[in-house]
Amino acid sequence: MTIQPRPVTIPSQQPSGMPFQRYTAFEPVTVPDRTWPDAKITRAPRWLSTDLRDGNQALIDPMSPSRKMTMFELLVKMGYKEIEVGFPAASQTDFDFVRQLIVEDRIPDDVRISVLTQAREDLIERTVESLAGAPRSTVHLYNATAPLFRRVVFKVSEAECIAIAVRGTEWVMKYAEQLLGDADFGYQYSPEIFTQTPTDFAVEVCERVSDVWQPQAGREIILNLPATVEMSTPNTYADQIEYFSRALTRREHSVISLHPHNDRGTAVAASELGLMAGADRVEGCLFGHGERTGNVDLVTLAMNLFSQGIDPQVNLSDIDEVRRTVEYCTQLPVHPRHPYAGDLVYTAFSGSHQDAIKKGLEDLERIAAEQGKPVGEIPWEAPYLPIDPKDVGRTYEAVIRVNSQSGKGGVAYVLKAEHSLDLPRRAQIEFSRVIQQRTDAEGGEVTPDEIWAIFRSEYLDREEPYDLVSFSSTTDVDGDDRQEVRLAVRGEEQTFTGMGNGPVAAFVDGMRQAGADIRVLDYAEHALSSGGDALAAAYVECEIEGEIVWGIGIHHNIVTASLRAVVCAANRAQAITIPATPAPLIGD
Ligand SMILES: CC(=O)SCCNC(=O)CCNC(=O)[C@H](O)C(C)(C)COP(=O)(O)OP(=O)(O)OC[C@H]1O[C@@H](n2cnc3c(N)ncnc32)[C@H](O)[C@@H]1OP(=O)(O)O
Ligand SMILES: CC(C)C(=O)C(=O)O
Repeated sequence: MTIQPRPVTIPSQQPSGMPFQRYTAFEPVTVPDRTWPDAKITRAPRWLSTDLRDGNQALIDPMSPSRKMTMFELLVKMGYKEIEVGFPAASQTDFDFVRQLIVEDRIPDDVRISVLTQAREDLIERTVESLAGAPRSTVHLYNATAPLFRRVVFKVSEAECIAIAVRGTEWVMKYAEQLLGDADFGYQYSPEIFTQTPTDFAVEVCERVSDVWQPQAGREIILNLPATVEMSTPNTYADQIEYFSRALTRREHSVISLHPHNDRGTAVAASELGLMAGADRVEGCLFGHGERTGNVDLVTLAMNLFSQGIDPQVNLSDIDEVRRTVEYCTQLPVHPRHPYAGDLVYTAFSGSHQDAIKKGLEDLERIAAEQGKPVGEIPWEAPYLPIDPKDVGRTYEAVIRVNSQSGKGGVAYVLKAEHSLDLPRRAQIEFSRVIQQRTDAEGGEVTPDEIWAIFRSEYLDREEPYDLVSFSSTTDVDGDDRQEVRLAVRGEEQTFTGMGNGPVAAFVDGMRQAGADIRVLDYAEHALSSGGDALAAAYVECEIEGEIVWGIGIHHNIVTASLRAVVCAANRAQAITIPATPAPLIGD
């Protein structure tokens, strides 16, 4: 047969009518011999959490002292070693929190706190004052270097802008000398809106700041290069970082730090490319809190490393506890689809995803069993699941959830995961149609409890018209079975006898002699649990009055389970086709 090609109409796009002409494309930096595209990230960078500063300053309701302490303790517990704890000159609350950390000796020996200040003498003095007695601390000074800010906010030339940074650094050193004595004291400088500052000028300002601080062995300077507002594609940020890193003198004593924001939604990518371009350190917030669309998300960055086989150097093995604590501190919810941490990110509703995940998990179990190891100790590879949810403290329970988009694999997965029932493929198809009727009729999700209730009423709880009361079987020397069965038919007990080459065949024979025409097409059984009182499940596929129906029985005794399965099939067929008056049985 030849199929004639048919024309395809391609929809034409319409002008949006939006005033896009008001905006100017960003100027890419030219680094023709850039090396970062070939670089690989092979280890975690130094992290700084700015949840208590950039994250806090952007909250509708900034954290109370007790919420701040909860956040600080979480960050310490997770393993962050550099924590920006506030802007002490902003308010008495910020100042007092820094004092509380120091006075109450809350800062572990391997943790360094840092605080932010503008380049204004009074603010610097107050900022340094807050650090008195701190075992290890860093002052972080910033001033805006971007042309727009120089023109509109500060009204300064390039030289005056450099002078603000230089003077600010000198004040920091002066007050540190006066107020902090011999304490371990570090310095960080940020040319604000680095990404909108001509890179040569950013290098120039940082060089002049370094001239004052004099970085050398054992006396690093942190040069933090913020994408204060993210305005370009991540490759442009990477070019700027590589350019800066190559142009900087005293590079070996300078820590190049990234501080990306997420205005274009690409802060994670920008950080990763920035690291490839040579940066040593990343500043961000858990779950991407922070100004406007947020700072770069430290959780996603860490988990991206983890999923590539790199130790992230922070512990997210109970990601839900981290999420709950951050939600409590910030009073903002984490989105259900947030990478790695959202409620729904390890859940599949759609049939083909569920089918692939179910097969993938079964394959992992098979490989683990072959190697004699638990699944948690073998390399992870599963369709649609980039990491093992158990590695972040989730279970497999929510991996598959059922709604109108789900297929047999999902329903079968729930029955197996929750009740150890391993339905034969065609029984899966039949039962998923039953579930589909429910989702088509009522919409929404069908929870595992509802699935189990529907399964019970469809297969296990049917006692009409037939209910198995008791049976006894004998096997003759030829191996033939004889079944004496007591059956309630619409509440009235009857007895019949059947013969066959096994208990099921003998039972079916009895029913056939009585006029119930049952043909067994397929049979499967398995144990549900191990031990003395183990349960077994039996599945029979029957043809009854022209209908194909499955029956399922569960019992401690596998023969009882099998006969229950046949009775179940007969009851289900009755419900579908067999008239209200049952055929007479032997014993009637
Ligand atoms: C990108 C960032 O996230 S940077 C950090 C931003 N965080 C914060 O601002 C939170 C904490 N800040 C505050 O609470 C207040 O701004 C304070 C207490 C520090 C200062 O308050 P105020 O003295 O009232 O000043 P205000 O907030 O209006 O600051 C603007 C003034 O500071 C100047 N300024 C702003 N940044 C800087 C800087 N980095 N260095 C020097 N001066 C600066 C401005 O040019 C402006 O000066 P002008 O009044 O002479 O025009
Ligand atoms: C102070 C700087 C680092 C900052 O927060 C920003 O530019 O976003």
